[in-house]
Amino acid sequence: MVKQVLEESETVVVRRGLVVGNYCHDVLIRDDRVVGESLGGAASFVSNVFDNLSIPCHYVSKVGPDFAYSVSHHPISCPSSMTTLFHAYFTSDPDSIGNHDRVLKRIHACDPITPSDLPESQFDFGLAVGVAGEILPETLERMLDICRVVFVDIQALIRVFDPVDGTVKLVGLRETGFFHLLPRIGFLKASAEEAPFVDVEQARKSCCVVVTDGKNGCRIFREDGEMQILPFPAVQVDPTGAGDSLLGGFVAGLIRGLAVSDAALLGNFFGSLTVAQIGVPKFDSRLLQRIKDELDRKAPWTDGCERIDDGAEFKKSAEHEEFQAYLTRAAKLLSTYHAQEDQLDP
Ligand SMILES: Nc1ncnc2c1ncn2[C@@H]1O[C@H](COP(=O)(O)OP(=O)(O)OP(=O)(O)O)[C@@H](O)[C@H]1O
Ligand SMILES: O[C@H]1[C@H](O)[C@@H](O)[C@H](O)[C@@H](O)[C@H]1O
Repeated sequence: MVKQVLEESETVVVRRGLVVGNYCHDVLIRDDRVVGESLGGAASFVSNVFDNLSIPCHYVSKVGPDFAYSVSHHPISCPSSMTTLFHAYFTSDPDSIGNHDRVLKRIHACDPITPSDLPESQFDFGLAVGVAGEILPETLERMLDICRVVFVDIQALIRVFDPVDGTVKLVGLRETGFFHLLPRIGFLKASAEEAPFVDVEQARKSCCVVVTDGKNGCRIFREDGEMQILPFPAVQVDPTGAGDSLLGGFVAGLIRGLAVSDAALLGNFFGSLTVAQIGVPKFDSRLLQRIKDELDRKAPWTDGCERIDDGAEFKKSAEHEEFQAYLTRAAKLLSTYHAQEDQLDP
């Protein structure tokens, strides 16, 4: 951890994180028409949340020479590999794709991230957020060695890709080379679609499992209990990256010293903001300021992250409903700002 001395009496403890996963390019296709193209990859959605909440991290991400985005955390450029590219197919008739919200095809995959790509330092926390199979078992093992607690997005571990057209399919965690590492993982995030491939009952014995469920919010499972965390209303434009932003908000909340239940609320909040925009969302600065003010009030930096893996009783915090009401009011204010702006600039 980094100690930043501000004044003689005031020392701010800044937790250092490591985020591992490739950036990518996403092409959104609805009913056979390209409706959007954007920067993607869980690392880019997570860094968007972290940067906006001033959570310092080191990022390890690979791209090819074709990478066309300007990002705040520079990726490793691989001269002989293309940037990871996904085509996401949506349809106006969800039944036609078996009730999935999308069909994903990996068109190109950039080089994997190996243990030697990771820095030779120790970190307070780490996030394994691969999207296209770039995190190898030995890479996750190295992360577990150098990070005090590791958050894993299950999509990094259980995706396989059709050898002909790149369609993303899922396999059981048990069948992967990652299964033996499960007892060392601190937090595991899975979507409702991915959860059956994890065996949540098994996983919750050793780690905290967060299962996201779109407009229904998320559910958290630990050995000593489970709880439902309510969502925030949103008008969904593009679901891409909602789970990544949820993870960013959740981890940021924990790092800032929130209880698990309140950190998950913050995660739901950032998930709901993400579905309202195409690609990596731009957050309103007034809204962010409100969130930061509330985090400072609830959990000043000096307390940071002691609760990440403590043995506290697993239940909603005493301030949970109050925090939920605060975030709901903040979201409503945002709609008011937008309505006023629309009136000024129709
Ligand atoms: N329509 C919605 N309305 C409100 N909140 C939403 C909506 N969709 C998603 N969210 C929020 O975002 C979180 C993550 O969504 P979801 O479960 O769809 O993730 P995901 O499938 O992993 O997404 P991705 O893989 O694209 O990152 C939800 O738990 C919820 O908090
Ligand atoms: O940008 C998106 C996003 O990161 C999603 O979470 C992931 O499922 C997709 O593969 C990726 O293309």
